[in-house]
Amino acid sequence: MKRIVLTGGGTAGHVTPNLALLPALKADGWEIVYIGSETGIEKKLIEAEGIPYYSIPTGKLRRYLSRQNISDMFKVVKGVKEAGKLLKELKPDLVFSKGGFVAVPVVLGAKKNKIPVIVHESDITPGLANKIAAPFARTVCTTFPETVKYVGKGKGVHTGTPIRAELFRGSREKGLELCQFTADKPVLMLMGGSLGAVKLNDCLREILPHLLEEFQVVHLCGKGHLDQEKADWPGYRQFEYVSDGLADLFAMADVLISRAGSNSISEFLALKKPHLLIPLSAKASRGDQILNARSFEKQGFSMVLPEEDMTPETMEQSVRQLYADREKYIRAMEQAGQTSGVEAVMAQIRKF
Ligand SMILES: CC(=O)N[C@H]1[C@@H](OP(=O)(O)OP(=O)(O)OC[C@H]2O[C@@H](n3ccc(=O)[nH]c3=O)[C@H](O)[C@@H]2O)O[C@H](CO)[C@@H](O)[C@@H]1O
Repeated sequence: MKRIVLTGGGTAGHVTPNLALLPALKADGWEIVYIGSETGIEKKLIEAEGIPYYSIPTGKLRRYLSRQNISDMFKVVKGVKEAGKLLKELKPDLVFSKGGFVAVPVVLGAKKNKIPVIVHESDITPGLANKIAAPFARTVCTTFPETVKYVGKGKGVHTGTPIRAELFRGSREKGLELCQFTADKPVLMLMGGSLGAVKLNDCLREILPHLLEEFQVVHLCGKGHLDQEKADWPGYRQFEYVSDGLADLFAMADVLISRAGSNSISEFLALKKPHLLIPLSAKASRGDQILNARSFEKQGFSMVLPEEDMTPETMEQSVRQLYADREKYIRAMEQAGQTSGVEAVMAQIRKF
């Protein structure tokens, strides 16, 4: 039996594509092992799938000066050592890395043990972790076609994003039941990325009384960001993070507001869900979400509101406009015909 090590973590977007591959990998007869961090979101999500999970120490690699850089550097070195040792014992035939800081020591450990590596890059331009990992990879799968040119000659393959199959099997009725909503009023869903988005949460909650006149609102607000005061508001339902049941919430949602994390927007496109993107600003990130959003906007899939222009008023106006124009966005997404990248990624995996 062939053995594959999956890695990736830190945010859910570095884990959900790995989750999406599990059924196909099992069907092909791979024995699956996961290497992730000691405390990251990947631990809970992967252990829930019954996949053997090994943790290694991880440190964040920063582009800016921080006192933590020194202690994190030690953790990275320790992580590389432990990942190398683990891989020597596990002897996998392949390592598949979805990125994030935990993946760097695993990829370096694979290189040391001469184990082939496939990397998946979700954003238009590779993040720091994948920039370090890509030179050691045989293949770099990409969500966006334009990324192929950034990842090393002959390595890039445009595969799209592996999307969890269950997301295509959601039930609107079950979603309504879960939220205790009625069928006669449209549903707006806000999704702030896997860690939530405080600015989006606050802005939405300011205009909630207005929005509730026209919409029912389901809000994925991120861990620690529930607003207890509004817990009993009729037509408003909050969740910190949803695993089972996300498919039903998607099926129920008429329109969405979201950050422009690559995995979320790939899901909206595949599910043809009209959405307003408010990408994380270039001050708080390397600007990857701005590029993701711009690409989707150019193709007619998304309405975009830059964070600098976001006020309660512009958010409300944009949502109402999005709802009025929803058919236009659905048509553009239908024409694109984008589905899940699971099969395209599996085609690369099957080469090993
Ligand atoms: C703040 C940050 O650094 N964000 C980055 C992070 O996004 P981040 O991981 O935050 O967001 P993504 O949109 O890429 O992925 C979120 C994933 O979590 C799932 N989900 C979310 C909420 C929930 O309740 N349940 C659930 O299952 C979504 O369906 C999706 O599959 O990695 C992405 C991919 O490299 C980048 O594009 C983002 O810029």
